[in-house]
Amino acid sequence: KHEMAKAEHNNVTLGMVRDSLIRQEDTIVYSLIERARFPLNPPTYDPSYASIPGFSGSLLEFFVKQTEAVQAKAGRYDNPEEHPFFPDNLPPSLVPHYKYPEVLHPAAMSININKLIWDMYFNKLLPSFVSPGDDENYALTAARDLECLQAISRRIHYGKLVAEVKFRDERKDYEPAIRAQDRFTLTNLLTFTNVEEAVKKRVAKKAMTFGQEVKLGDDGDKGKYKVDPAIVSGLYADWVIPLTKEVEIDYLLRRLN
Ligand SMILES: O=C(O)C(=O)C[C@]1(C(=O)O)C=C[C@@H](O)C=C1
Repeated sequence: KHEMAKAEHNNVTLGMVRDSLIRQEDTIVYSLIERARFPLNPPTYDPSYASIPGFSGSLLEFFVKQTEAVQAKAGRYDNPEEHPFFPDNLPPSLVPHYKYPEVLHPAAMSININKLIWDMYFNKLLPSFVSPGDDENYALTAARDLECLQAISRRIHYGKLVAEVKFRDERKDYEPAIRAQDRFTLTNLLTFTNVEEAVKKRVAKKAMTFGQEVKLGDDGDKGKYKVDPAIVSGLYADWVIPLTKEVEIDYLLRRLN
């Protein structure tokens, strides 16, 4: 059984990894649409609003920490594709350990850029795609934020697997650059501008398709979307793709350790 798992993971191709990234676009676009149903709802993020007994921080932080604790107990973070936003003091998994195939170099475990993703999401992205205002749906707002964060984080950290597959395919090119710890050459090796362009176009199209008002008859609101397609492709251009590449490089730099 173990040999089979090994054979399977050795056969992971760049095409398969990219198919997963494409599939994850759906999740990201939908999660943004769901968050955009609510206005900004600033008290969600205001530590002085929450005043939860025994907890200092915002309602959002409370929600994320508590949710991550439950999910850690249920085994979520045993999965190498999942990365917590608050990794310190997480309770251990209480469920039987599932033996995920060991595809990645062990150094992958030390890479978690969720702090950066968190800051990007709350400081840059969120204010750009929700309306200002307050409808007092703070608990739902926090839940929607976490779904966006988890979907974006999973996609960006998928860069570890992307990098592993590229390394295996072109070991001879990657090894010297890794030994020299040469970020510039690594960036050139792993960049496919045509793929990036296609990703940006596709996510804009998905935002148009998933975010249109569906009406019977032909009186639909043409050109009105639940989340602005330009913002979705901007998110990918400015953050998702660059941070995926950052994860790829962080991983490759450690790949021969
Ligand atoms: O598909 C790849 O080869 C990736 O590395 C992923 C990705 C992306 O984030 O979408 C990043 C870098 C490449 O230039 C192209 C696309």
